Amino acid sequence: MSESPAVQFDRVSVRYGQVTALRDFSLDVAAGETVALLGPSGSGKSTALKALAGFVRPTAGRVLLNGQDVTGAPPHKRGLGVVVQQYALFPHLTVADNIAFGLRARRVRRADSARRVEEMLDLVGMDHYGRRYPRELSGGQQQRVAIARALAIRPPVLLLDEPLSALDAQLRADMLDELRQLRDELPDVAMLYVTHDQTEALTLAHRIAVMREAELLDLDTAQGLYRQPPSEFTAAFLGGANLLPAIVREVNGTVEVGTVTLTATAPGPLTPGTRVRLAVRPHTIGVRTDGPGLAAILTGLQWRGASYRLTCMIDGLDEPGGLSVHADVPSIDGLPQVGSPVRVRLPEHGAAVVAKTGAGTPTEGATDVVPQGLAGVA
Ligand SMILES: Nc1ncnc2c1ncn2[C@@H]1O[C@H](COP(=O)(O)OP(=O)(O)OP(=O)(O)O)[C@@H](O)[C@H]1O
Repeated sequence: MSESPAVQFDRVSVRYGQVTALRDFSLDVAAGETVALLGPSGSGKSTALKALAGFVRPTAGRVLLNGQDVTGAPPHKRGLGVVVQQYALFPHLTVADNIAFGLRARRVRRADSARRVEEMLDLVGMDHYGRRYPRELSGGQQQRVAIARALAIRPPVLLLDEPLSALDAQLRADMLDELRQLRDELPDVAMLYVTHDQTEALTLAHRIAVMREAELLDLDTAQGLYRQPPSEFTAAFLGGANLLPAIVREVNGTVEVGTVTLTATAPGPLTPGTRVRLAVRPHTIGVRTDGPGLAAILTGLQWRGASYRLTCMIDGLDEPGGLSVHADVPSIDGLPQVGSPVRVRLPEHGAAVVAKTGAGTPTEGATDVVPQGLAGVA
């Protein structure tokens, strides 16, 4: 067995004319690992995937598959499975012929090809659909066939670019479950999954690469990024955390937010007296009419089915015009109307201190995390 990663981006940059779509992007994906590229629209996710697939040529850097430099190789020589947003099935071919397409191109014998098609139909739960045409299938079924087609050639790497985004919400949730099962059934396949949907990334990925403005910002396990976001951007993008200004009281994570003292997790020891930002998830915040907590005004209330999203404006946190925070609560029984005073209760544990920029990067400024030992260093 080779020790090279299945996929390696080595300082890859891609420019389209004046636009830098990807800058100095490095990432390894191991065989059997699923990495999600997560980021807002235009952050360079698809460009990274296209550079790997061979659809665009990097202006700098290299892409390697299993240790082999394939930067200049044409797409069909890379042997990757690719699934894109719009199923892109051949309309004039049956489901079975669509799945067999890559096998034919590789001159696989007819009997072997037929067996492989059956296996693939079985894998994606479409056993009896081989003779149908794409137009006779639902969107979800078409996407299953697209996945079966991509996997038929037994690619060591499967690239998925927003594969669920054309599906409605219920189907998306079902397909997400199926993709996760598929992932577990393909323990040797490396998967790179492009999405701007945090639920998809958290559900599917072993690790998440957060992209922002053509660059890789943060990279960690899904749980690691969620529990201890390395940057404000990731805290807000992954799970919609509130970012609150706080002052460190003790090295172990005791911090003050206005009049409230709580214990937060931190990327390292903290320096007492330092100003930091705290990531606080909306579902960990409570809102009451009285009792302890930060004084605020209830400025918004939205029913979201299983919960209510409350927006509260907290005054006196050194934020000009007040600081707006979101809380997700199961019930609003006993709450006053919008416009009334409330108390915002922060969790005693479960908030996380975040750095303003990339992982652990101390920077100048009032809201930055300064790891102990670096405080006072010019
Ligand atoms: N063919 C192209 N020509 C010129 N600019 C392009 C081209 N393709 C992408 N870009 C630009 O490159 C940047 C990155 O695009 P990319 O498609 O990689 O982003 P993305 O993160 O995948 O976004 P989305 O989630 O909207 O698909 C964007 O600014 C985009 O406008």
